[in-house]
Amino acid sequence: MRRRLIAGNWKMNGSRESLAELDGIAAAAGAAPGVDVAICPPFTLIERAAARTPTLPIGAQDCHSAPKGAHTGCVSAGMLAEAGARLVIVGHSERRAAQGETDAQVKAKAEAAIAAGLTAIVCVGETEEQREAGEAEAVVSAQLRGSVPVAGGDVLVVAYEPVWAIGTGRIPSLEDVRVMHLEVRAVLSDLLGADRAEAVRILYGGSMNAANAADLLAVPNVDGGLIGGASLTAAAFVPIIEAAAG
Ligand SMILES: O=C[C@H](O)COP(=O)(O)O
Repeated sequence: MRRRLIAGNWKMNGSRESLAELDGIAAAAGAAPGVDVAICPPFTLIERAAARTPTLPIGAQDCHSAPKGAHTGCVSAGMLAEAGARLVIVGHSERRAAQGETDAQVKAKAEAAIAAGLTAIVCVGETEEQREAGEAEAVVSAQLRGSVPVAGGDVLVVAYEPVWAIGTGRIPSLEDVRVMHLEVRAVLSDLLGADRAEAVRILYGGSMNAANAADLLAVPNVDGGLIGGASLTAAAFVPIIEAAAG
């Protein structure tokens, strides 16, 4: 039985002052013992966040694939772990688009994260043009085959995030979510074997909020959410945790 995971991605938002939001989020997480909850703030806030709310897992939004070296501006998975991070998002569509990250790079980052003892959240998702062309499942399948490390199981999480649903207030139909998550599970089974694939949480991401969370989380193979805008405040995020707790 997979535990639901509700993970917040603050993206390039937040300040030291914002960490006060973690108090309410941690309290809600404590009241929902059947649900895993995490927040991924910017690098600069990880150590303070982890110290402020020790019971709330803190994650990062990227890591380098190398353990150390001449990579100006980058941060390794081991450095994140030392700062108190317990998970890391890799291959978010915003990085794939703006930083040109390839599937192979995303896979290497996920491998580095797992090797450093972190849970890796590997993101995949199609653009609106790809969905309209009927290519959504093929695109996501190819991303998974290129991005998912063979070391999988419960240290691996996949986030399906249709690019066109991120920050737009639009979500796919629940039937489209069902079909895609089933496809993701099937590809994972092919890559990892059925038993290990069954342990992988598949999150939905893209405009998840208090109003639609219960419906999305009721879809088979939706094991949680990766939430951007609605994770920035306890007021917006706590109802999603409560929806996951049922
Ligand atoms: O990582 C989170 C996703 O990009 C979703 O962002 P959003 O909830 O603001 O649409």
